[in-house]
Amino acid sequence: MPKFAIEVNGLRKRFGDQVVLNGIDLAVMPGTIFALLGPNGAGKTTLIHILSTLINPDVGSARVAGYDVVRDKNEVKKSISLTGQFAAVDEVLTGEENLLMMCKLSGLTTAESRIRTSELLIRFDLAAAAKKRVKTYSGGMRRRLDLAISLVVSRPVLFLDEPTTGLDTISRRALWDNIIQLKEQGITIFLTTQYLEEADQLADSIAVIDQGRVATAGTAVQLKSRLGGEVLELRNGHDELLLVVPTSGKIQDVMLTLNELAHSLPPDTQVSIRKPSMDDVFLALTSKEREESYA
Ligand SMILES: Nc1ncnc2c1ncn2[C@@H]1O[C@H](COP(=O)(O)OP(=O)(O)OP(=O)(O)O)[C@@H](O)[C@H]1O
Repeated sequence: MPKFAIEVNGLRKRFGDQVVLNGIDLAVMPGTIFALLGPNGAGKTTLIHILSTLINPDVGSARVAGYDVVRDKNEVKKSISLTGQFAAVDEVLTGEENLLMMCKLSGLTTAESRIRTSELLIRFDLAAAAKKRVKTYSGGMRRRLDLAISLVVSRPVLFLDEPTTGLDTISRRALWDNIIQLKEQGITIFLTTQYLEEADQLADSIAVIDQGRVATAGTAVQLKSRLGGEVLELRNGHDELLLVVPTSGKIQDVMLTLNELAHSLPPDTQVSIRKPSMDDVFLALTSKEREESYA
């Protein structure tokens, strides 16, 4: 594996006159989990499609497992697994039949296919449901089957486009455990997510994209610390959030901020001070950029 499992330089993509990616630079270390965050329509799926060779960029370059996504498409395809927002499983077949079919399509013999299928059913906690048709599966079971199918052949880089969207907390955490196990085997995981907590809990590094550019990148701790050491959270008498303001937490700064705000806020405003969350990072970055672009 080269120095970076994924490397993106100056990537641009437009659809008609809509610029979706406007100069993206990223680097993902091998054997790590990377999370791409961004508001709806920010271009996350477009970037995954370029990195998995489904579409070409207009400008810039990207390498996956050391291979160029335009010049070395076949090598890239042999190095990656991809699961999408919409599971590509056959609803009429059972979970076991889906896996067996995918094993055979991937060139495994019947004996190898049986072994691999039963390994994956156990690993993704689907053994009890193996002989049930997929149309009877819950959302969490479908996602686990989708992930199992994408791992029929072990590849060094795995792309997960919103792997836990729509799942309840328990199913989401079960899938996080599966994803962490894959990382422990040395697989590099590139995921997009709408859930900031998911990036916070899972990812070794995070990038937030907005308006076609990387708004910030780093570890969750780095991203939060860039907001300042603390945030002031202001809520009205009905416990509704009014404002979150970054602060150093030092008494002088807190007093200055509160003095500036006091005249514009209701007298029953409650103030608390806490560490920044990923939600604060996301909101601070993406809403600021949007305000600037509308100005
Ligand atoms: N093939 C296409 N033709 C035209 N426009 C497209 C095409 N694919 C994506 N777009 C547009 O590009 C923009 C970015 O879409 P994309 O799906 O990459 O965003 P996203 O960040 O994955 O969004 P979401 O979080 O909603 O899934 C959207 O405005 C979308 O309508």
